[in-house]
Amino acid sequence: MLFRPLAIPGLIEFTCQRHGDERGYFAEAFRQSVFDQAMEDGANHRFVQDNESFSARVGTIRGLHYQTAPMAQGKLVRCLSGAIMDVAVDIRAGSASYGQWAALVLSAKAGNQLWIPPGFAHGFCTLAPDCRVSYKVTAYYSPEHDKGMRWDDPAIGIAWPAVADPETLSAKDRVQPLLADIAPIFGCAPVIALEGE
Ligand SMILES: Cc1cn([C@H]2C[C@H](O)[C@@H](COP(=O)(O)OP(=O)(O)O[C@H]3O[C@@H](C)C(=O)[C@@H](O)[C@H]3O)O2)c(=O)[nH]c1=O
Repeated sequence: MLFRPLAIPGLIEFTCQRHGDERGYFAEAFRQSVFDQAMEDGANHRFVQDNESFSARVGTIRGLHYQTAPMAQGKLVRCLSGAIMDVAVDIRAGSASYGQWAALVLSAKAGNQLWIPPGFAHGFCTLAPDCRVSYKVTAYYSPEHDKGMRWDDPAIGIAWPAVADPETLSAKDRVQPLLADIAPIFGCAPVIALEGE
């Protein structure tokens, strides 16, 4: 498992090393020790639930979703069939990148994964038919802590792919609030310059 931090601190791409032979390949899809090593803040995340979703149509949009404390979730997302544009929006109050988004194409072919820590909203758009998306999460699903925000909030300005089809949104995601209408929910340790630095 190799890892690469993205531009927004906290987001990390993981890629499995595939051992190919005449049968196909073998890969370690998750290894706790490598995952821990990749956490720059030394956080000790543990996964408690594995999720899977299937979306038949190209351009299906899910999100943007997050859970509030004490049920905030970190998510390790990967695409088992097809390909998605996976998106994370920083909603950590006090973060230098608050309101900014980052995206990564995750595909079954590449076998890459995106780590999204607690404090981000998450969503994706499918780029192929019959996409199966799997993700590990660090807190159990809790309907009363399950929240969302608008996928197309102009203040965030996510550059969704041309295939993104709002007709595919769930009833819940059609009426999500704007980021500006959400009270700050996640804290972020302020960056304090030490004397002499
Ligand atoms: C997320 C979730 C949903 N459900 C149920 C609730 C509902 O009846 C049904 C479908 O739920 P949703 O419409 O919220 O599914 P979906 O829109 O796919 O929600 C997911 O979207 C992506 C972007 C995420 O980041 C996930 O964390 C999750 O929020 O599944 C669970 O039982 N457990 C869960 O962990």
